[in-house]
Amino acid sequence: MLEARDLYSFYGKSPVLQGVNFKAGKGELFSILGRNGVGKTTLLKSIMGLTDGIKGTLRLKEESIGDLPTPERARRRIGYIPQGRAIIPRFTVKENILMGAFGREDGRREMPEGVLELFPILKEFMNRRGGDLSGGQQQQLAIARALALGPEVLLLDEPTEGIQPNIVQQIEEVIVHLNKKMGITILLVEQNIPFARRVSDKFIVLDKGRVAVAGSAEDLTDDVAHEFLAF
Ligand SMILES: Nc1ncnc2c1ncn2[C@@H]1O[C@H](COP(=O)(O)OP(=O)(O)OP(=O)(O)O)[C@@H](O)[C@H]1O
Repeated sequence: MLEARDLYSFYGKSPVLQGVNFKAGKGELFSILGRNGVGKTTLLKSIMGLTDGIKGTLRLKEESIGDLPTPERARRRIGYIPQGRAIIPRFTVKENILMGAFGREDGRREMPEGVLELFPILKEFMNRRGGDLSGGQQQQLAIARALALGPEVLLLDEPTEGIQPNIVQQIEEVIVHLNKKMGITILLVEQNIPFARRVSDKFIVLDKGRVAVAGSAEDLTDDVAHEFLAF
């Protein structure tokens, strides 16, 4: 579905990713783990074409996407939920969600089907400003905005960061629903290792811009966590 081969990615001249390989299969939940600053966000940005440049191969459904401009990658139904969520504070909840639809290939600018059932709180707050929502509500809003694109693949950067523990569970349930019930392939950057263990099919651990460990959920042992993760 989505793969990288010998991927280098640059800010200016410095190669933050240095020969990364991975392959996330259709419908998989694929986690990208590692300590702060190892290149996890850079990997998601590279998939969207948001770093200064890449070398190597990036392919979506067997087609090379590494040279495509960012909007074209969105049209190919890759949804991106950045770290910090990037909600527009002065836009209403509804406007924030509809913004996601602007990347759609088919030109439909509608409230995505099923989203309001998934996030009843957003339905209630439809006309509030995005900036007035709590962190957990903003995370739900960011997911809803990405769903407006009708994504086949979702890139989620630390969705539980800075969110109250009781809301983390709701976010987890939504992510599992998107993956298992809606069949969306998910690439998840996460520092919460127990969470990553519960939801992932496969994972990679990055260390200094390279893949240090790769495997299935059962390979994400305590030893791996102690050696490479803040755990
Ligand atoms: N826009 C940028 N320009 C230059 N260097 C950057 C930029 N963004 C990130 N870096 C550097 O690239 C490296 C990887 O950063 P990145 O944000 O990808 O790491 P991360 O694993 O996602 O970390 P965190 O968990 O803290 O978000 C770091 O050394 C960082 O300082």
